[in-house]
Amino acid sequence: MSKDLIELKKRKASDVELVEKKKKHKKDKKDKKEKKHKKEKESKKDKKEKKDKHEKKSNDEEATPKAANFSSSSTGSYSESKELKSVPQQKIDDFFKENEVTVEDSEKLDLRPLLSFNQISLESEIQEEISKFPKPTPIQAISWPYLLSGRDVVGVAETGSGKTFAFGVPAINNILTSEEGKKTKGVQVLVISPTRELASQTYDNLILLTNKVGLHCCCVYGGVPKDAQRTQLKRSQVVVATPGRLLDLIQEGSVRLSDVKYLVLDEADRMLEKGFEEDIKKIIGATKSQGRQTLMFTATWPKEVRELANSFMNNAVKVSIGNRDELSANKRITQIVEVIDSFRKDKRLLELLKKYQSGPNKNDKVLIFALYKKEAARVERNLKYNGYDVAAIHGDLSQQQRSQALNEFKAGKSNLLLATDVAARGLDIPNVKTVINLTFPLTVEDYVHRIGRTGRAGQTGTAHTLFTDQEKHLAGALVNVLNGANQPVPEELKKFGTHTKKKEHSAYGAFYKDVDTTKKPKKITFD
Ligand SMILES: Nc1ncnc2c1ncn2[C@@H]1O[C@H](COP(=O)(O)OP(=O)(O)OP(=O)(O)O)[C@@H](O)[C@H]1O
Repeated sequence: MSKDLIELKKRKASDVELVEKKKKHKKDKKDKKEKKHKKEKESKKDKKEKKDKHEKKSNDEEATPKAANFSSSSTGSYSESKELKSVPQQKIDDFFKENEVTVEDSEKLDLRPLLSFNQISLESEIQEEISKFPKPTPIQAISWPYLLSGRDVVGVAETGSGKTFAFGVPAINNILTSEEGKKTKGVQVLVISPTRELASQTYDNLILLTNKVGLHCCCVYGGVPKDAQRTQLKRSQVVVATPGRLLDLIQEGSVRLSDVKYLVLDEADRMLEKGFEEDIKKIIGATKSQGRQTLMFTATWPKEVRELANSFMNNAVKVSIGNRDELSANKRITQIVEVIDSFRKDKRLLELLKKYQSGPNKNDKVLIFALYKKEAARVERNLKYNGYDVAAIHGDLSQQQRSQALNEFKAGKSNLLLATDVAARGLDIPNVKTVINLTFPLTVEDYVHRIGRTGRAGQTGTAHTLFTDQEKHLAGALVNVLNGANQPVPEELKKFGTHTKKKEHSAYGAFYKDVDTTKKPKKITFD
């Protein structure tokens, strides 16, 4: 049989599987509905009796009926702890309100958020590692119970809010607590990242956990030799990868993903954009389609990627912190937008560097964003000519140069870094005080990610943006972001008009529909 024929058969089999799965889901739903109806009828009968009983309960006990609800429908090993059950409902309500938490779950499990680390029982080594922080961040607090229950999750929370451990902790804990996880030797957790630097950073976070529990984690990305990666892949249960290199290694047969049961798309909206979409489909196609938990985490979740995201997920819970349906920036970042003529930008940059790195702030870390690598190279030369010791990250540099520049900036050995959008997402660089957008990015989503390199983990920061009429089509969306974070909107920016150009998806153009994120896909085809 030819290779193509085998492939076709495989796809057909997977389609049939899906149809069967859908039928079963429908039937389960129907059964559930009937059961619910019957139950409601019965419960009406003794409602009064139950009501009397309920009224006798203490306040704290009243806070827990949802927990009982959960145990019956859980798919994972999670169950709410005594400590969590005893939290008064008022505290839970306050948490939801203060953090503007939204949970969209068609199964309505209503799992309680974890207000402290002692309200959850993780493997002791993991508990110990994570307890170096004072308490879970809101996205961790909300998403862990769902992830430990085996649910697919879309997690949307501001930049620098601890999303890496939000998906990382349950990933490792789930391997350790499942019988199958302990036995399986192959790759069980796969995290896909858009850039080499982010993949490497996520790996650095995950090995803190895997090292402690005897699991192996590796990181694969392009720009470096494959040999060491091939060897590492053979012994790893947890893999962090960029799509291009991973696909390469899949296609040459160096890695098998059929045991992956926890798949994370970090910076998920980026991963579903043109350029990555096809690779992502192929990678997901190489993982198991049944019993796989799929996660998408990001700070920005544009409507036009949601339907595609949904097609890879199974009845996902969407958890969001803050008003994430509207594109919004971290409110602890002071945003300054200056409308300027293009030809004045270079001079203005020198003035801004004097402003942000002078006197007591002389050693403050400043991150400058350019749009294209050629521009970055030119600006780098210009800054060096003016006496600045600037490091750079962009696509024209070798991986070794990129890594060195980033590591030195992270470690505080240099305090000025110039980057293209390769550094816009995910990078967790301590103490960046100011982000300067020398040239505005192609999308306002990228703007939110870029400025999110400051103001991380509860800190404050400043983003200073030079905006020219070449970007005027983005003015409306930028004004919305500024308004959403209570930042001043310069009059010159308003003059461009507040019309918001509908974002186009590379595949669906401007004709995408707003979608119900809980809706199941009609059909999945992997190319
Ligand atoms: N529970 C916690 N309490 C305090 N800090 C935390 C906690 N969990 C993680 N952090 C720290 O917060 C910082 C930001 O975390 P992380 O890089 O995961 O953010 P993120 O939400 O993924 O950001 P981005 O959207 O930019 O990718 C890291 O330095 C991380 O160590």
